[in-house]
Amino acid sequence: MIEVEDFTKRYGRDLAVERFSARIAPGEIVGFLGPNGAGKSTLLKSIATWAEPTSGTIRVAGHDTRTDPLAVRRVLGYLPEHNPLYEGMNVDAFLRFVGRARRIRGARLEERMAWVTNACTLGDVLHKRVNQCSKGFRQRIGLAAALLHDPRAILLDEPTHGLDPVQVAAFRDFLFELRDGRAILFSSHVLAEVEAICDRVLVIHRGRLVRDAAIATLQDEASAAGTTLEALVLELVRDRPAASEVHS
Ligand SMILES: Nc1ncnc2c1ncn2[C@@H]1O[C@H](COP(=O)(O)OP(=O)(O)OP(=O)(O)O)[C@@H](O)[C@H]1O
Repeated sequence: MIEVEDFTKRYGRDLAVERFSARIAPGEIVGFLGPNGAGKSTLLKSIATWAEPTSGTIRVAGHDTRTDPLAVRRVLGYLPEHNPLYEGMNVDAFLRFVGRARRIRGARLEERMAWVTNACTLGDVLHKRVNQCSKGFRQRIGLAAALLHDPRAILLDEPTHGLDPVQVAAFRDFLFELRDGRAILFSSHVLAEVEAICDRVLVIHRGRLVRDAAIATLQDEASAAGTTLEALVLELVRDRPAASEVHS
C-alpha cells in the first residue's frame, strides 16, 4: 500500500534521506523511530507529496507521488509535525472546510463529520474556536482533518507529542481500531510508545534505514543478547550525538 523504493532527498547539498526502501501493507501499524534530524519528517512529507524525491520512487495504493500526486492525496491522510489549523475558526467549521476542500458534501459530509467527531472524541469542542482548544484537542482536530476523507493510508508525524499518558493510551486504542485495511506509519521519539502500538518498526539514522523489523523480533533479539529493547535500538543510532533522544 505504501511503497518507498530507493528514496533519496537532498536539500541543496545536504543529504536528508539516502536510498531508503520500505513497504507498509494494509492492516499494519509501523513505527518510524530515529533521533532529531534523522530524516523522519522528510520521508513522511515526501510520501504525502509535500516534497519531491531527489531520486527514487514512492507509491501509495499504486499511485506515484511524482506523476500522480492528486491520486495519492485522495487515498492518504497526513498529520504533519506542525499540525496547521485555522486558529480563528470554530472546530466544526474548520472540519467542514477541510471536507469541502476534499469535495466531500451533503450526506457524505454529515456522515464523515459524525464519524470523526466520535472517533476523535471532539463532541465537547466542536463549537469552540480552534485557538481555545488544549494541545491534546488540537492534535485530535488535526487527526480528524486527516481522517475526514476515510483514507486507506495514514501518516502521522509525532502524533502523541504533547499528549498526557491517558491521551496516549486512548490514541493507541484508536489506532488499533483504525488499522483494519489501512496502512499506518507514524513517527515518534518514544520507543515505549512504538513498542506498545506497532507491529513493526523502521529505525532511521542519519537518513539511512538501519533496521526494519517486527517488534517481536527485536524483543527476542534483545532477550537473547541479555539486553533491553531500548539498548538494542540505541545501539543502532549510537554514533549520532542526538541518539540519547530516542528514549523509552
Ligand atoms: N526544508 C528544509 N531545508 C533544508 N534542510 C532541511 C529541510 N527540512 C529538513 N532539513 C534537514 O534534513 C534533515 C532531516 O530532517 P527531518 O526534519 O526530516 O528529521 P526528523 O527525523 O523528522 O527530525 P525531528 O525528530 O527533529 O523532527 C535535517 O538535517 C534537517 O536539518
